[in-house]
Amino acid sequence: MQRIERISDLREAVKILREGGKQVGLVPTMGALHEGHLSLVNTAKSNCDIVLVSTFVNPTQFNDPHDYETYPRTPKEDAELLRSAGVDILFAPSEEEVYPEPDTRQFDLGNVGAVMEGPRRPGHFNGVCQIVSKLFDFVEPDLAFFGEKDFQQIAVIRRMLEITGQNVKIFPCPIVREADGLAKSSRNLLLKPEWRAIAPTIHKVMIESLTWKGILSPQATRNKVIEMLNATEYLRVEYYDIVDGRTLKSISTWAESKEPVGCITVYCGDIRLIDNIHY
Ligand SMILES: Nc1ncnc2c1ncn2[C@@H]1O[C@H](COP(=O)(O)OP(=O)(O)OP(=O)(O)O)[C@@H](O)[C@H]1O
Ligand SMILES: CC(C)(CO)[C@@H](O)C(=O)[O-]
Ligand code: BAL
Repeated sequence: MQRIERISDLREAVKILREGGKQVGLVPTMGALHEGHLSLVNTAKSNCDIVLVSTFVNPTQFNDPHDYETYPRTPKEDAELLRSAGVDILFAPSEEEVYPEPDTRQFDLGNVGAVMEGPRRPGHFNGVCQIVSKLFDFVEPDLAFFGEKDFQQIAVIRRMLEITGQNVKIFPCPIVREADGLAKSSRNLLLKPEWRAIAPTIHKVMIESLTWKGILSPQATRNKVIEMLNATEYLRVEYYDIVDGRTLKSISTWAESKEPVGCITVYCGDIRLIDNIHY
């Protein structure tokens, strides 16, 4: 595995590795790697000849400076993990390398950027589009792998590609969970033991809500999920929306969508966790 920090070195290394028409796969991450990331890497390895992973904690997507400062960083462990996973290139640039000058681009994301995480994390998805479009420009991957844990992010990146005209195939990967159902996340490392013990309730209640589909409307299902979770110590729901998986528009009847998805953000103690489920 090559560990690369400079964009020029990255372009050169990718050019050599892709010779002969090899398929290049990119897995963008912010490091602090866990099995969720590894499943993306393994899916990339099964579908591509060359696999690149980036581990850049992108400052422009953090609307909260405290969140940026406390975001877990484990560069040594990340490199070891990726090496043993058989990754070809680890791209770990500095902030100055990626943003030699401020990126002032504003992406017009429409509805997929205006709902759920959009208004709650102002500027977040614009920052995600800035970094992901840069990474696509540096690497020119054939495929890029994203986890469905960040369900809205996938719709945002698809919209970004319409705007930039970049030709990258997006490959969504299923959510990897802990044995108790909690979606794996780098931010789980920040949970105090008593919060961690309660956190699986989020997925448990969402799973239970699948059985209400025949009886309750999407709106009533949503309200009941929120009520049950808010009644649990340490949990406070920020939002729970049941939307169409492609448009991310809220649905009022189940028949309205072929792919209804419930997307949630919950504070567990003072850590903000996201999750989702397909109905
Ligand atoms: N549990 C998971 N299952 C599948 N994919 C995941 C999982 N966790 C993260 N990913 C995916 O890995 C990629 C990088 O995510 P990121 O580095 O932000 O990690 P994270 O664990 O989601 O961190 P956090 O949510 O705390 O920011 C994203 O595409 C994300 O959706
Ligand atoms: C896609 C991403 C790596 C961009 O910084 C980030 O938003 C993430 O980890 O999901
Ligand atoms: N996985 C999404 C990155 C973030 O929360 O900023």
